[in-house]
Amino acid sequence: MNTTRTASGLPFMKMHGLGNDFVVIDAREGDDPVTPALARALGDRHRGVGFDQLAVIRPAQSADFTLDFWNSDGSRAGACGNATRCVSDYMMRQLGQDHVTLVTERGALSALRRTDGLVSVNMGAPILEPSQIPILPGTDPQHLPLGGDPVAVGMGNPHCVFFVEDAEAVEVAMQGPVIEHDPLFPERTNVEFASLIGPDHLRMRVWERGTGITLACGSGTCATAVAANLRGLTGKRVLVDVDGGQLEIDWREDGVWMTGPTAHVFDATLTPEFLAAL
Ligand SMILES: N[C@H](CCC[C@H](N)C(=O)O)C(=O)O
Repeated sequence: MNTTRTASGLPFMKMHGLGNDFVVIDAREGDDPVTPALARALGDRHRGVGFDQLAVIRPAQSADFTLDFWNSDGSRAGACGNATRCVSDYMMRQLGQDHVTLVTERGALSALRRTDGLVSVNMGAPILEPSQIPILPGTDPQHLPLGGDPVAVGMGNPHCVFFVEDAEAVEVAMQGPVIEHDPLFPERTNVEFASLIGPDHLRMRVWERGTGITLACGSGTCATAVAANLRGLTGKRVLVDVDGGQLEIDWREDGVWMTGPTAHVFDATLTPEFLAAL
């Protein structure tokens, strides 16, 4: 379903990975129709469609496609692991391939379908250089809640990972927005609360920048796995339990691979009336 805005409306797809849900617009033919106002209106779960992220497929010069991400507050995101897996699955089916290459704001990525049907994406190397992580240099996180000892990891978007005794006990809706908007993070941040529940097995709850609590955050699980390894809690291959299910993370030489299920739920069209009201 190649979609462009026409007099009869704007076609879109609804997808999710572990309940992290997406509206996907295939804009490979035609202009990119998305503006911050459209993202906010579409993201309204009462008056629009509702999504955690909006993903826009565009053409690419040296890859199968380009993928852009928007949050439901109308802000852009440099990475979205679960939307990358969902859209890669759609593109693999459409192109009759078992792997695809794509370009995101962070650079070139690749994805493949495993023989068990799950979709893996290589999210690239984590950004660990303090100078390259969007944290104000020279600042001290001691004022942050939960002991002030998080790990900052960039996955093309910013993540701040807190290891706690019991992730279930954290008041994510209270702590998340305070940390997201802390002046330490000039670009705001996604916030993860994680605890070790077994050897190489983590539980993670997330507050996403620009969206809020979601059932899963792919880049957040990658950041959490990297942080857990750096803290000496786990090896480089871990299972991460999120509210919506489980993701496999494997931090390899060539990047952080994330694997899990994808779902394409329905295709529909935004009406001209909806678009005219923006
Ligand atoms: N759900 C996404 C992450 C969205 C990140 C976004 N909230 C940001 O502003 O960086 C994922 O699967 O990786």
